[in-house]
Amino acid sequence: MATIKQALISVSDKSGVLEFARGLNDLGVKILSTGGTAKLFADNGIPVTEVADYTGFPEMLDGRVKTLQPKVHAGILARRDLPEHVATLAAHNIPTIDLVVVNLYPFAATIAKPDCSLEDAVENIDIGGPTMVRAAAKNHGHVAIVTDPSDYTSVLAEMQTNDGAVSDATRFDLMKKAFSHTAAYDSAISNYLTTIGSDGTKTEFPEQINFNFAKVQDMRYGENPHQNAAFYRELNPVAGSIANYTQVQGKELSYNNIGDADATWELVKTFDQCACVIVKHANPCGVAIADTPLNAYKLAYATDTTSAFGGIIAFNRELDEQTAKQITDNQFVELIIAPSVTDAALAITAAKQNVRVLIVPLSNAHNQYDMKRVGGGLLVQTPDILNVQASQFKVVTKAQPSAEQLQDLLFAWRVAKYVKSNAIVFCRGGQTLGVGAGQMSRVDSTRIAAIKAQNAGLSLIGSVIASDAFFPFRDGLDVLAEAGAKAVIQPGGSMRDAEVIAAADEHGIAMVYTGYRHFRH
Ligand SMILES: NC(=O)c1ncn([C@@H]2O[C@H](COP(=O)(O)O)[C@@H](O)[C@H]2O)c1NC=O
Repeated sequence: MATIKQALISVSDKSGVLEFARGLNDLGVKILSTGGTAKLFADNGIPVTEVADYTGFPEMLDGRVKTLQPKVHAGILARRDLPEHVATLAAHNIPTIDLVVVNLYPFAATIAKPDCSLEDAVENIDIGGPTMVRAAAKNHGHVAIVTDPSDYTSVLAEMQTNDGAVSDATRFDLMKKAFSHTAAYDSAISNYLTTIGSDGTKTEFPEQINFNFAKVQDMRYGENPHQNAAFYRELNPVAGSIANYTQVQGKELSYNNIGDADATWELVKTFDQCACVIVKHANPCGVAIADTPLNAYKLAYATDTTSAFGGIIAFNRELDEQTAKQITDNQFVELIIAPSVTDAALAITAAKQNVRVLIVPLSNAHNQYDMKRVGGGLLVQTPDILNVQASQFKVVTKAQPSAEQLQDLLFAWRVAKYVKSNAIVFCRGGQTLGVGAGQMSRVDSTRIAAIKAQNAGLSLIGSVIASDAFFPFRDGLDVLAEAGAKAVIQPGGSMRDAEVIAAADEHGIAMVYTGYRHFRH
């Protein structure tokens, strides 16, 4: 590509643009700019021509028309390899514009303000900017388009070592980024405007929902080896989400690793106390809270030593050397996640090449939507962020739960929310004892949870139990009573609640209702 002779710079986010413009000027590039950007350059001694002077038309209509001029767009869009295009420019005395630097009115930031009016939002829909971005991107064979301030340094460096030119490969990459930028911008506009009815009322879910995710990596395969897969991340992933991971050790993450890591992380981060969660196939197979990560791990592991093999383990505290050693001596582990990892712990895990270690910053923020793909459609809901407090519990039995049982019921309830339905979780002393997950019948789930505790050599005598939804019949109560549970937490609301309460009273069990269920499919 030829040396860049003229650039048009028109940016709302002005970070880094002075240094970039200074560098361009040093390379002999003529700079055209819109009002605010031109003023910034002039105030800082960078030679600049205002677009209004260049076109002979003033910026008008409150900035709605600034760069929307043939002299600008012909200069961007003309193909330099077509003699007719070159002749047309010459006939109209239009110089080429070889570099376009644009970022758009801050629409997303504007609508994020709680008091944003429709008028404010509409005024922050950029028209001239995307038009230039798309024109320059279309003509990427001849024009470089820069939409991201983080690209200024590399583009300038390339020009400095390349006779003031930007390579074909870089222009191609910049073009893809530019079209993605305008696509995300238009998505935000469409998402916002389609939540507003013609009478001004707002709906929670837009009439058309547009998502923009950027590829993080291709994967070796998907859920199964015959499926191809890739991992995508939101353009601005919410704080505390698994997508913010930094991998500090181990081989490439797999599709199932990321899915299971999400399930593990979403549960462990809900605890205030030091916690450890072990997940296998998207279900927790061991969860515990304790004074240290080491003790939490030992308790969580003890729940189901068989299923923990090849599992994902997460902590909401720093991973220390002792804990790392205990895990790697003890079991085969696919992945360990923690908000931070000591160097000594990393040295331990490094000895096991296959162990992946991720650091994810903790935060209680949550996704705006939960989604599930179905054939030809998408189910969208708000995430299940409800955390029922003990003060909301309603005791429905003659027996009252003790203070200790209440603590365990809260713990069990929290875990059950992250177990696939029908979920049954036996707990005691901040440790899961048996988990029944993903069964089609609640009584079978209860039986399985009890069998698992028995297999692990964990007594259920005096345990508590959580059920993610109501017991439809008394059979589940009979099974858990026989296993030794002394307190139950469940939403209540069955047609046969009276029968279930009577069963609990018969067995001398305390039962609390939360009033909310936590199906997870
Ligand atoms: N109307 C136009 O012709 C037009 N041309 C460029 N802009 C935008 O104006 C902004 C820069 O304005 P200023 O240089 O005045 O701060 C950029 O975000 C750019 O995308 C325009 N504004 C909105 O459409």
